[in-house]
Amino acid sequence: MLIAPSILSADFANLQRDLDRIANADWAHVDVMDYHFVPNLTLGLPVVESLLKVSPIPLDCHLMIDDPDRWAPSYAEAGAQSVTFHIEASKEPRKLAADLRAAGARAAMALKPATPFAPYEELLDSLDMVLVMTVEPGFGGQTFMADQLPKVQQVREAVQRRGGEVWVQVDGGVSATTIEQCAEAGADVFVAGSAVYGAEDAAAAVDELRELAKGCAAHA
Ligand SMILES: O=C(CO)[C@@H](O)[C@H](O)COP(=O)(O)O
Ligand SMILES: [Co+2]
Repeated sequence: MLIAPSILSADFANLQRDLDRIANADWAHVDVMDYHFVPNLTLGLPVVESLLKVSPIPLDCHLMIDDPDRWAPSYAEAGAQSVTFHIEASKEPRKLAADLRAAGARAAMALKPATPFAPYEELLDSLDMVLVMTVEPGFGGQTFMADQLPKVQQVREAVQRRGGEVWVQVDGGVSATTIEQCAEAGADVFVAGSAVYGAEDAAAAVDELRELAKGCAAHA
């Protein structure tokens, strides 16, 4: 079970300091947005390369970009521990996942809220993680979409049926009030931006989220 604070809610003028504030987390979640796939622009490969040099914990890069087939492998080559591409933007997801693994990263596929999982279930054997978005991608601080929980459950059931080692990640509106529902539905990797960086003590918020998720039957 992993807690991955999103640095989208950090202070972009103090990213190293804000990574150090969450050194007790498992991964730092880095939201890469290109103003095309989503209506927001954040940071790209040069910044990720710099963050990799100073981060106390591994980076989990969530790429909300067009043409991930072309651009995503560079994030794996740079040293990101996990690289997530959106299935809506990939033309050759199986090849892309293989490229990410070959470059040494865990390969993950993300699904927007309107994107069903069933058509992509057959990709599970190429993947290390499936990200179920629980908000529309593009911005932090949005309201959690509980209607995505059946999809989380569906992915978890498919993973169990197939007997693979695929992690199920949730991202968007995850907080102390919503994380237990996610864990009960079968998620085991939790991204939280505003709930961590909006707290006075970010490290304490990470610990609280971890305890809440661990307390759920699915992880007991
Ligand atoms: O990918 C995204 C948004 O597109 C997320 O990673 C957000 O950054 C999560 O922020 P909160 O909803 O937890 O504030
Ligand atoms: Co994200």
